[in-house]
Amino acid sequence: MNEKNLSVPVTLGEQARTRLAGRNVVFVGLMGAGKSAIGRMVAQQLKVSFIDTDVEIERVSRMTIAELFATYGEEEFRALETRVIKRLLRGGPKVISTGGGAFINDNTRRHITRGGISLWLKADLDVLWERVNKRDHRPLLKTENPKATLAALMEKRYPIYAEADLTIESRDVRKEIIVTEVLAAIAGIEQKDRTS
Ligand SMILES: Nc1ncnc2c1ncn2[C@@H]1O[C@H](COP(=O)(O)OP(=O)(O)O)[C@@H](O)[C@H]1O
Ligand SMILES: O=C(O)C1=C[C@@H](OP(=O)(O)O)[C@@H](O)[C@H](O)C1
Ligand SMILES: [Mg+2]
Repeated sequence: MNEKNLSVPVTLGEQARTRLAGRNVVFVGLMGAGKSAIGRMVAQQLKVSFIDTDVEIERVSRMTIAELFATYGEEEFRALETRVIKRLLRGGPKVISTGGGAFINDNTRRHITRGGISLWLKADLDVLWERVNKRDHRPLLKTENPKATLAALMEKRYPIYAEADLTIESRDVRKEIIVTEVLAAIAGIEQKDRTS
């Protein structure tokens, strides 16, 4: 057999992992976009560890996110979030799913920009609302009209999320489809850099 014709099939996950070259992938976007769910699945495909910053914050503080907001307020929560994310970004590659406000904070965003590839999961209001209204653990949505609150957050935050390195539309399709699109976007990173 001619050895030159031997080719080993490489999965999309393996291609993406190679392209990452040790960098972290950091999911950003609004509540309900799927950062936690899709991030975990992407990490499995990349065969790297996964961490959700809200879970890590709850672990180190031994309080829930809702308790932290109620006890110390949003400003203190953001300061803790910055510290936790700064620490998690050290060493890679890993997949880090942030809470929706993390990338909006200037300090945290600077750390993320330096410490990994940021990926915005972008979704429209109805998709987000459909997902978040099933649970009530998000303190920022405990308002009289949570859908209007979500719409106001979209208005304010979307121009900032748009600074992320990659954007994937999170929509009403199977999670596996979004995961495949994320992996394909990561696998294409270097070509994109070369042509831009
Ligand atoms: N593509 C999808 N299709 C259906 N449900 C999804 C999809 N992506 C996320 N979800 C669900 O939406 C909810 C919110 O997702 P989550 O990952 O917690 O969002 P985030 O961390 O961005 O707030 C979860 O129940 C999750 O399983
Ligand atoms: O958008 C925000 O400011 C927040 C989003 C939440 O995370 P998810 O985006 O994972 O829901 C959580 O960090 C906290 O409730 C604040
Ligand atoms: Mg989450």
